Amino acid sequence: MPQNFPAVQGGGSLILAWQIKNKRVLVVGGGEVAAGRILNVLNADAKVTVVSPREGLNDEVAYRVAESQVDYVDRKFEPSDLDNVDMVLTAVDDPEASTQIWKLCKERNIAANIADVPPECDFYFGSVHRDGPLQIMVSTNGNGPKLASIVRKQIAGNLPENIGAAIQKVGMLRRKLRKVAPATEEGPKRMQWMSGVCESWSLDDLVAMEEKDMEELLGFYPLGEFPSLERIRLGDGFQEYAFDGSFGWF
Ligand SMILES: C[C@@]1(CC(=O)O)C2=NC(=C\c3[nH]c(c(CCC(=O)O)c3CC(=O)O)Cc3[nH]c(c(CC(=O)O)c3CCC(=O)O)/C=C3\N/C(=C\2)[C@@H](CCC(=O)O)[C@]3(C)CC(=O)O)/[C@H]1CCC(=O)O
Ligand SMILES: NC(=O)c1ccc[n+]([C@@H]2O[C@H](COP(=O)([O-])OP(=O)(O)OC[C@H]3O[C@@H](n4cnc5c(N)ncnc54)[C@H](O)[C@@H]3O)[C@@H](O)[C@H]2O)c1
Repeated sequence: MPQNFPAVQGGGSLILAWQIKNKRVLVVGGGEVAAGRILNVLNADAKVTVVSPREGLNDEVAYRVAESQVDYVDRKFEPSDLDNVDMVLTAVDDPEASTQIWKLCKERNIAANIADVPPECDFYFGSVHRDGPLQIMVSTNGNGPKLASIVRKQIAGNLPENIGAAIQKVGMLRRKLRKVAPATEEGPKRMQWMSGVCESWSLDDLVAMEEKDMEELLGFYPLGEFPSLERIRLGDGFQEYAFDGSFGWF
């Protein structure tokens, strides 16, 4: 029986937004690759411990240690480093040490990424574009990391300049909406209204939206309406709004 459901395309990854905030991440190694890993997890508000002999630290890692952005252990990896750790990232130039760490992580059920050894990775990194709350990750699933980086730059170059700021404002509006209409059973109405705002407002207007505009706009939520920023700023009843022949708001 032919169905119109999407076809399954195996061989991909499950791309998720891992909430690692305040969780402990162990980074083994302090070279260039480790520096990239450290920045990735710090950007996600993780607590980071770096284990690497000091003479192997590159400038960026040494800077993060000096600034206390990470906790630091000046020696080679030891199994006790895995105690109370939620995620392990290794970037060492020693394949035997890497494999030992991977095996210990599997014994202890800790999610791990061993740089350069795809079969010893519970997850791969991807090439990430960041603009405020917006993150876009490109993965080629191990086929071509350099191409992932090229695709990511191409995507980033085609995004509206103000998209990150617009998303930030939408986040504020959504949080306020949940305060004025917290009931679980209002979920569908809340979602429909938020979708309406996002679809009908321009990105520029979303960015320009100030706190008092948000309060004003939320006043229309009970009616299920989402007038434009221009109309909201004209105030009550929009009496000053120039007649446009529409006799209505939409
Ligand atoms: C995206 C990015 C994220 C990040 O690392 O943060 C990332 N690699 C990046 C760069 C990069 N890595 C390499 C080159 C040299 C050119 C080239 O090979 O293309 C370049 C280019 C450069 O340095 O510019 C060498 C390389 N990489 C892996 C191996 C092992 C192997 O393939 O067997 C080898 C040695 C191959 C060999 O010896 O020949 C493996 C992995 N690298 C991954 C991620 C995962 C798959 C992601 C995917 O497929 O999309 C995976 C599987 C595991 C992992 O590391 O998580 C980051 C770009 C960030 C950015 O710039 O935006
Ligand atoms: N997956 C990727 O995207 C990717 C890209 C390039 C390189 N690599 C690989 O990642 C690894 C690291 O690359 P790099 O350029 O950062 O190397 P690097 O030589 O700059 O750094 C290696 C680091 O590992 C530390 N180290 C070595 N043995 C250790 C141990 N037993 N315990 C703790 N720390 C130890 C050293 O002190 C040093 O800080 C290499 O194997 C490299 O081939 C992966």
